[in-house]
Amino acid sequence: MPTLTKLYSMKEAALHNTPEDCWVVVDGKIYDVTKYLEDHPGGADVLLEATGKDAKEEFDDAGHSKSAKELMQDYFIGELDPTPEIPEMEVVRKEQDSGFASKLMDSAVQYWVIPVAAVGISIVVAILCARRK
Ligand code: HEM
Repeated sequence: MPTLTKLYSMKEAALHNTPEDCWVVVDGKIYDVTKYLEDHPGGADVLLEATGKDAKEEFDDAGHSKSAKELMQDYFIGELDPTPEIPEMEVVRKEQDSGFASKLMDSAVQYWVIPVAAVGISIVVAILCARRK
């Protein structure tokens, strides 16, 4: 059965960087270690310094035991959202794009006038020609 894992951006995870509220990211998984800070054998500072990034390398370098990895699961709260965040510049560009698209639509509507007028004129000419005969 699929489980619902909460997804967070790195930006959101990075906000939790104090002794009162500390999240660490290890290999894309997010752990709320606030309650574990004082008990962490590697020290609270190590965990606080590991916030705001994926600390997989530092975690692996510390050579954590199997039991440490099992203990981690108690603090698991979610995963990093794999969807890349759209930078602000692109958001602005997208808005501009939609403005451009709507302008294009407006002018496309105006271009209807030309073929409709052409058809209308053709009909009038055809009627006049038919009457002459
Ligand atoms: C939920 C996350 C974590 C848990 C549950 C955890 C748990 C533990 C445990 C149980 C130990 C004792 C040694 C062992 O049994 O392996 C330990 C040591 C250590 N941990 Fe963590 N740890 C976590 C995250 C981290 C992170 C993110 C870092 C680094 C950025 C880190 C750095 C260290 C260091 C430096 C030691 C000391 C190693 C030594 O003195 O030999 N830990 N940790």
